[in-house]
Amino acid sequence: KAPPTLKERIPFVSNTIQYLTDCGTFLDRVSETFKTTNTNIVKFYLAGTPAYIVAGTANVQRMLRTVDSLDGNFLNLLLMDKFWGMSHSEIDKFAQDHSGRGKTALPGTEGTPPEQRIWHSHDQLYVEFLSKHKYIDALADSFYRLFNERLDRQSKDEWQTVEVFRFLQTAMTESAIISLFGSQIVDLNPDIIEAYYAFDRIANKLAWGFPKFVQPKNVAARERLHDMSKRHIDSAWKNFDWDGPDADSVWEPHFGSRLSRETAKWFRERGFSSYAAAGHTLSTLFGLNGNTVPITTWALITITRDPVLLQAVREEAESTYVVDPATGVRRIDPQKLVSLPLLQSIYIEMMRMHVSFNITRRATQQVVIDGYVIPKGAIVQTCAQIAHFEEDVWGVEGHPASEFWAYRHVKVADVVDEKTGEVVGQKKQFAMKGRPSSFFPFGGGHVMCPGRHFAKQEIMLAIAIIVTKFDIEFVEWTELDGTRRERQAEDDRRYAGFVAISPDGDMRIRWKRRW
Ligand code: HEM
Repeated sequence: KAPPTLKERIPFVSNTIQYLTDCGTFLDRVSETFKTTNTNIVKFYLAGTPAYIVAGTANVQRMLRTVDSLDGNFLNLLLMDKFWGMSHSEIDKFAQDHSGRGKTALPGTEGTPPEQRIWHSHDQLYVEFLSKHKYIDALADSFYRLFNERLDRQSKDEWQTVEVFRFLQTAMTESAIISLFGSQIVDLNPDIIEAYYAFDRIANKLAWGFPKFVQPKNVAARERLHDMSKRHIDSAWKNFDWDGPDADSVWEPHFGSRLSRETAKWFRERGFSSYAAAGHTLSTLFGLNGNTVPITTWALITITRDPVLLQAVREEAESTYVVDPATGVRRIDPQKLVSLPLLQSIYIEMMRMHVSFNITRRATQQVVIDGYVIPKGAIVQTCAQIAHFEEDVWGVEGHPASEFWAYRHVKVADVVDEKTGEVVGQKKQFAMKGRPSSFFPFGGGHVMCPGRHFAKQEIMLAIAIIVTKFDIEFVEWTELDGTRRERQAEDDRRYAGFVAISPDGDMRIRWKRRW
């Protein structure tokens, strides 16, 4: 059987151009084709390569579980060239390793020597230093302290106006970068935030877009940030004492977190250049900020527009403050925070509605999905922007999937007395409305965002700190340059298909510190 094809005016050309330049509209057309053809698979050509977009729980599960014949490293290899700036021989070290990321080598590659299992050992950096409590807590602690410091510079006596997105782009980004990469990266590169956002705006085009020679300005934006990352790596290698007391510390100023330090070492020990290591930093900067800042912005915009919701979130967040017995200082308990029902529900809604990521695999052999044969070499994708809005998965009476609803993932449960078995009250609980196979802002299967645990803490901390620390009022909508506009902020669809979608405008608020 041949699946329905996505119509195009100029065969092999029009769909590719729209995918590369306006992925949001492209995905709307894919959704429409699913509806009109009553199928869950659509074929098109992406730069001459057959590509299939699949939807529906069963197809998504099949796609994510078919690890041996649908290769998830394909996107990373693309980014190594377009983002990391690695040489072909360096990329080959990854490309030649077909043994997979898991502990056990994939069937047929069992004899791969450990030192050539490059995907697996690279992945172990994340397993060890971005997933274990000790390191996530250290990152979250550092972010908490640095972000609070920046907010404490705001006035307690007078109302001040700020634009939400613009403010977070500085305060959150700087706090997250210092937490992961140390303070030296910012000291050495005072313009790094500005350089990062110049890159962030064009990253999508560089990854999927036209050849580098037709976008020299975009390449220059990448190189500027790459140079800054390289300056940082070189300086860290020169100044860090590997035999000193900080060798195993969770944070020090040169490399920053243990993840950053061990990653630099990993690259050097395997013979990669400092340029490649700097490219890896650049790519991680994108993972670190490209999603968390827009998602937090959307959350604050959404909460601020609704004073009743703002008050409910504030009360919930205030319940997580504890007094640190060691210092006597009042602070948020992050473990309490990440289990709050309303705030978690809002976090999930923001990720559901504003992350538009196309999970991408390449078929290394023929596979069958939904009864259709997908040939070797084809690209297979499934799209968060489609799955996250499926009405039968997410819709609730009065609250269609297309709309934000703060309480979509909250349920009210009975509180039962353990001794008597009697119902003694009710409490709110977080309960995800949809299934995991319909929700994949972090990617899926064996290729998933390794920063997801920290991301959740960072986003929820940033929201909770702001709503508890400030009285906030909406003033007006603005363009991104700060000029006034009538229209509220909407998704900037240039980011679609690749990452969390930034707002196309900003919200000016006035705020005053409450303490
Ligand atoms: C809302 C927040 C975030 C979202 C929605 C997000 C989403 C994603 C997605 C969709 C991928 C690609 C997965 C794939 O290839 O299929 C990814 C990869 C990655 N993310 Fe995140 N991310 C977030 C936050 C973070 C944070 C805070 C970090 C911190 C370091 C991070 C680090 C990374 C890295 C290093 C990769 C590449 C992993 C690899 O080598 O395969 N992300 N992220």
